[in-house]
Amino acid sequence: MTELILALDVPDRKEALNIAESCAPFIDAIKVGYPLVLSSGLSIAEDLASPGLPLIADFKVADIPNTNRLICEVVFSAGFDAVIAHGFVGADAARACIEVAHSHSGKAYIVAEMSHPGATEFFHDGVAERIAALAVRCGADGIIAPATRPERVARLREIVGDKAIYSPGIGAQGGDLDAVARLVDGVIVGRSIYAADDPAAAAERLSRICR
Ligand SMILES: O=C1C[C@H](C(=O)O)N([C@@H]2O[C@H](COP(=O)(O)O)[C@@H](O)[C@H]2O)C(=O)N1
Repeated sequence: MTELILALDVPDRKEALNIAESCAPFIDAIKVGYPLVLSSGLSIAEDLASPGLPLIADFKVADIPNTNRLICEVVFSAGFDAVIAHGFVGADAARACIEVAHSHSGKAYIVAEMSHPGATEFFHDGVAERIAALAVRCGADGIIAPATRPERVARLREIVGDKAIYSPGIGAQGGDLDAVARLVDGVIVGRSIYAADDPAAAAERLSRICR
C-alpha cells in the first residue's frame, strides 16, 4: 500500500480546514507548508488535529544546527508529527532536526532530490545520492524524492533501503502515480486534490490507485 499525503497548500484557513475534513477518509497524512502556516499561524496544527491524521511540517529546514534545533522544537511543540528538512546543509544540521524530531517521538524526512525542472541544475552527478546516504547515516526516517523522475526514485531506493521515500510531483507537475506508486512509501499530492472541483472525490480516486 502506498500512503497518500495531502499537501494542503491552501492559504485560506477556512478553505484548508474544509478540504482537510472532506479528504480525511481517503488520505494518510497532511503536509502543511509555508503557504498555510504563514497565513494561519502554527495554531493550524491544532485546527487540523480533528481528523486525527499525522501532520507533516514542510518547512524545508535548512539553517545551522542550533537554528534547526530551535525551529524543530517549535514545530513539534506546536503539535506536528514530522518535519521535512534539507540535507544539503550537511550532517550536523540535518542531525539537529532528526534528533529533535525523535526526542518528541516524531519523524524527520530529508529532501534528497526535488521534483521541479530546475532541480536538475544541482541535484545531479551524485549530489542526491550523497544526500540520501547522509539521511541514512544521520538516522532520518526517510527521504523526499521526485515523482517526476521515477528512475531517480529507484536509484535513491538502492541507497536508503527500507527507509521511507515520500514522493511529490504527481499530477500538476507531471508525475504519474502508476509509475511511482510501487517504488515509494507514499506520494505527496497538492493541486490534483485541493484544486479539484471535488477534492474529496479526487482524493478518493487517488487513494484507490494507492491501495
Ligand atoms: O521536491 C519537492 C519538495 C516538496 C516536498 O514535498 O517536500 N514538494 C512539495 O510537494 C507539494 C506538491 O504540490 P503539487 O505540485 O501536487 O500541487 C508542494 O507542497 C511542494 O512544496 C514538491 O513538490 N517537490
